[in-house]
Amino acid sequence: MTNYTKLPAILLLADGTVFHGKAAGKIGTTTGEICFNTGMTGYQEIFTDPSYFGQIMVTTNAHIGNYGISNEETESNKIQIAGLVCKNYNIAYSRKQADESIQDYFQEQNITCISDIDTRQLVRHIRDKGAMNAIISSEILDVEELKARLASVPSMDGLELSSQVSTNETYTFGNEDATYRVAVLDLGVKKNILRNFSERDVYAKVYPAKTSFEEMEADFKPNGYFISNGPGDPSAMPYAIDTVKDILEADKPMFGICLGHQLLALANGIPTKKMFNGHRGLNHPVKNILKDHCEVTSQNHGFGVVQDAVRASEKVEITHINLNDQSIEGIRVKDKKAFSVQYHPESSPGPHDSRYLFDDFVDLMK
Ligand SMILES: NC(=O)CC[C@H](N)C(=O)O
Repeated sequence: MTNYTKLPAILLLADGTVFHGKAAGKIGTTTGEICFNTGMTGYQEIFTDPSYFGQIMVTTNAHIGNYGISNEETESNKIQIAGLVCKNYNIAYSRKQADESIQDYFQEQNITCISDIDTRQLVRHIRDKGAMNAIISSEILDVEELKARLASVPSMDGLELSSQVSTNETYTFGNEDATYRVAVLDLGVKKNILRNFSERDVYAKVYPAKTSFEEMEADFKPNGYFISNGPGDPSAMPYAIDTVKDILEADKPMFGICLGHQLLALANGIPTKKMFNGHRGLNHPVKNILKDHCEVTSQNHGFGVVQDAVRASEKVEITHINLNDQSIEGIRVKDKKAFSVQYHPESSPGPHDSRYLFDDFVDLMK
């Protein structure tokens, strides 16, 4: 196990607030939008979720790294967060199945982190002030210099990031002889979505973010289309909005998760907006208004669909509502085979209450 230095490090927020902590991961400097996740477990799935690309993650659970890193528990092939802010950064781990320590993992992948931060205080601050950019450094300890660097970091509002995390080449997932074929538009797809498909007799082919509907249709003749989760601002992705419009036009079965949900709304003329604070955690109650039941859901989003526009829309109907803030969590397009949810039914990590949505998608393809 690598030596853990406990050198000083600084976290500076865009509003000028400074937190002092200890260096973790690679010695260096990193920037991004700061966000927090309230999950009590599943840190590695969070680190590797491509939807977090470009974001600095604050974990509210007091212990991170305590069960180590396992090569099996990833949602993509690398760490996607821009940096980690945590309280106790445990390089000693207690799990037989773990492959390495959190420190080795972050160091190997050159990700700069900061530990020994009072994350309760930090999260209360972000909760009151809203999402903002931040910088972590364990090499520059001069706050004025950090402020100057932070000033040049772009705002998440208006940022297109999916093309940076999407696959460059197509690939397939699952059994070639499966009953159903799904074309996956990879805007930052999580592996557990593909696993959920293959468990349901679906053979998936994953396409780069900018692939058109015509190309996917000609290449794979799929029974349905999946629009994935992913990072960045959905309104900055006209290419994907056009693809979704074409799929709708052809009236193919379509399922969208998170970013895919926002794009389905945009394709129906419903705008999205940046949230004051995103939803990120594993215990968000959502009401399925078609079935009149509540699901406990896994969430990770910083943008949302504009509620009034959804309610006023003649094209879509609301299927799911967030019980914490009444925001729209699911829609379906009237007279089409297309639906989407803002939360994460593949729940990795998270409760499995919403896995039925994958079954619903398969039913649409029958
Ligand atoms: N998990 C996701 O797909 C996130 C979607 C979008 N980037 C957001 O932050 O709202």
